[in-house]
Amino acid sequence: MAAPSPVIETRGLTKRYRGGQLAVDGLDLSVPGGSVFGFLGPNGSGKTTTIRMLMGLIAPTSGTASVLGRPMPDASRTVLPEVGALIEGPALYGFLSGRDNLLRFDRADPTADPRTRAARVGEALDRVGLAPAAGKKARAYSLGMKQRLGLAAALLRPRRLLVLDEPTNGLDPQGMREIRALVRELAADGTTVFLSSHLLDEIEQVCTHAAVMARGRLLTQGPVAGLATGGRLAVTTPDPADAARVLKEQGVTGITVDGDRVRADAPPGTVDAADLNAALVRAGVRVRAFGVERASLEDAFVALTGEGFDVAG
Ligand SMILES: Nc1ncnc2c1ncn2[C@@H]1O[C@H](COP(=O)(O)OP(=O)(O)OP(=O)(O)O)[C@@H](O)[C@H]1O
Repeated sequence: MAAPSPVIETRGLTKRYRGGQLAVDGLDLSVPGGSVFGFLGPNGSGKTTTIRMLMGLIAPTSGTASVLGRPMPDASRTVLPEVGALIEGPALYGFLSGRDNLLRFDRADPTADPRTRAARVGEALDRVGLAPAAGKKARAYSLGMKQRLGLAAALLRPRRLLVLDEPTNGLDPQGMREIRALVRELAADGTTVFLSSHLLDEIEQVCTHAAVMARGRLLTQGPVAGLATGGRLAVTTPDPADAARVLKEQGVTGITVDGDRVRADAPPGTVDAADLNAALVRAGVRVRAFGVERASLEDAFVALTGEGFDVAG
């Protein structure tokens, strides 16, 4: 079977703002269907500009973008109804309750059946856990509740794709957890989720795939597990010299010994770490602990950009 076509695909997508600022530079992005795709980069790296082009809100200077297999911005009218978007905070009326805000959004959709409106709004409120607070005025909502209400608005109709620009920005840890849990649930139902973030741990926690941006350029993209390859092999043993010799014989590189700890480069994917452990034991090395510590996405990012990263936000 042919691989399903990507849900989002860009070719050479470029945006130069009128002032001359090159915000996005030759972006080739490919977002697989069913993924939770993290669009990662520090502030100012071009994430919002890319999202605005994907949603047909601004025109690219050059290059192309397709969403759900159709060209943007030309196909905006057919594509956007299938896309739920939360960009730069939802536009809410503070003097209306959460429920009334959703009723208003639903009424603005000409394809929404008025007879099922109340049920639809009720389901969306349930979905994001806001049913108990549905009667409260939106201005009394916490930031996290406002974000969830925005998500509820995006979920009033079935969507194939959700695009969320920094959905946890400004939230406290509890609010962040709630949004992340919701994203996981939505993805479990088969919705592709594309979310931007400047938080590495967020991408590691919720995303299956990621792209890393810096200064308008794409540094890398792919499955999150693959982006964070590398790492270290660590063996704890009362026989460190023997362990180092055996590992060397097995072709392991970067070996260092410190007391009872032998560390080395993690074996390449073709070598099973269990075989290394078995070789140590066969050679009579007494192994107290054996493990491969995978590098984090943070290590990968630092290696790619040569820059540190604001991990905690
Ligand atoms: N309307 C605009 N006119 C001119 N320059 C802009 C405009 N919008 C953004 N920029 C510039 O383009 C670059 C990329 O900005 P963008 O907002 O896309 O980045 P970002 O990764 O989304 O960052 P943030 O998370 O801070 O929004 C920045 O240097 C920014 O100053």
